[in-house]
Amino acid sequence: MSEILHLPLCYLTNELREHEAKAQENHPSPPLMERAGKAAADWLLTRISNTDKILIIAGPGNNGGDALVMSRLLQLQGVHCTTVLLGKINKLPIDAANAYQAYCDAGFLLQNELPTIEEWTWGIDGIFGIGLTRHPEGAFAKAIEYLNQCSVNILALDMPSGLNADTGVAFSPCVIAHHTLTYLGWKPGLFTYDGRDYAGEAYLDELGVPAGTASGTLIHTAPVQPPPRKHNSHKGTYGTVGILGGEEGMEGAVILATRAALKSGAGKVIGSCLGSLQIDMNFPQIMRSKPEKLLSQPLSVLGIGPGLGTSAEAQELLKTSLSLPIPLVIDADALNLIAANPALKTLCQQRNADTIITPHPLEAARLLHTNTESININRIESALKLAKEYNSTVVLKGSGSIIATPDGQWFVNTSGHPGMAVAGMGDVLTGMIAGVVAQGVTAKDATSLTVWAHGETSIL
Ligand SMILES: NC(=O)C1=CN([C@@H]2O[C@H](COP(=O)(O)OP(=O)(O)OC[C@H]3O[C@@H](n4cnc5c(N)ncnc54)[C@H](O)[C@@H]3O)[C@@H](O)[C@H]2O)[C@@H](O)CC1
Ligand SMILES: [K+]
Repeated sequence: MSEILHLPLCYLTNELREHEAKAQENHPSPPLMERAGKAAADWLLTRISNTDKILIIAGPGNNGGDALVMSRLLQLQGVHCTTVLLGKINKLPIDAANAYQAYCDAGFLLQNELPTIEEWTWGIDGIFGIGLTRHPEGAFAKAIEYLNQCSVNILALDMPSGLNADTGVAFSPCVIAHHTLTYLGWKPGLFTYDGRDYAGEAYLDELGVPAGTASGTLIHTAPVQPPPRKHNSHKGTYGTVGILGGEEGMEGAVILATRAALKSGAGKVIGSCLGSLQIDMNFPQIMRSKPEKLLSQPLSVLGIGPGLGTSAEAQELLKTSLSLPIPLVIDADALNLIAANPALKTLCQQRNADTIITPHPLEAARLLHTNTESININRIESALKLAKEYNSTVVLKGSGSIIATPDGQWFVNTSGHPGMAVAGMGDVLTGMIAGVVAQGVTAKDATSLTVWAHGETSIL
């Protein structure tokens, strides 16, 4: 399987600031703000007709400057625009002040209050971009609420105002955009946590600037190809997956995981339950085994945790599993057991073979001995911390799953949909990852490919 090569970078705000500063220096003309406003005007011009009326709201910073450039260029094309500037003119940053001057020089009108008559077909949000630092209040909050209650298409420039570009946490209020045209590089906040609910469809315009340096990667397509298969191969070529879990009443979790492992291309799959596992008549090729026997077999990878429970027996089996020199995919109750038992945590930290952990935010909170909220307010940081602390490749589940590796890389997944918020989805993911790892794929490649494919297909 090839390395992850062709995915776009994902920038944190401080990385974007550096990227922007270098771009201003190395590619000064035309100014970036002029390009940003033009990109937005061009974007809109392909989507409107001459009967459309556009409301443009510009804020107190450079995001507002983008909006002023956009408005000027649209009006020069004869588009009907009403433009509101919320910031104080004498406090505009230099680039936005230049945009303001160019707007006035072109002879167009500006308003400093929201209009009372609503006659828009599009609303443009240029209130705040990546410079948002706190809850929008006063006139800014009113403008955001105004845009949200207009039943028209909303285009946000760079970020929906009120959405944190790094974390995807939405302040209240926050613009609910139908579209977001983001500049220079992707921001994780557009895709993770609240991001997708507020950004709508996201588009990138790099403003003609070559890629800079970013710590993250955006998964928006299959990041790697599935392993190629030779005609001259057999089931032994594609590895053996063991899945261990399913206490009494939870055996279905193992059924889901084993099916997913099989469908992901593993050569052989063996399911094992603490409860009683019946033959899966839909997939009778899935084998069954008693837990102790499973752990003494030559497995390529073990998925442990789906429906496992937290009994003493489960704990013993997990202890044995953590000592196996094979890749492990650890989910659900197996994570809860590790979180509650320092000796198991130490075993996990000391492993030499790949370990992949797939917590949802509550499981992540238990593993880091904190609460769910502190996980959610910074999902990237939480995933990186887990990866380091547990010497594992991490999939932090939830909207915009974050993958983090022990060496500090992080990825944001963009596939998936709200229909996936249903019991059993995590079991399927565990099985899929195990199925791909069984074929010899590294933990990083297997998780990024599988998390993306899981969201894209939602199999079973
Ligand atoms: N400087 C440049 O050359 C470029 C900047 N660009 C645009 O500039 C944006 C970043 O500009 P800025 O750093 O000026 O940031 P913003 O325009 O996002 O806003 C920052 C301003 O709003 C204030 N502010 C933040 N949160 C507030 C709140 N809740 N209530 C009231 N005021 C608040 C800040 O004190 C600051 O004055 C990007 O998102 C992008 O849209 C683009 O034009 C690309 C080029
Ligand atoms: K904005």
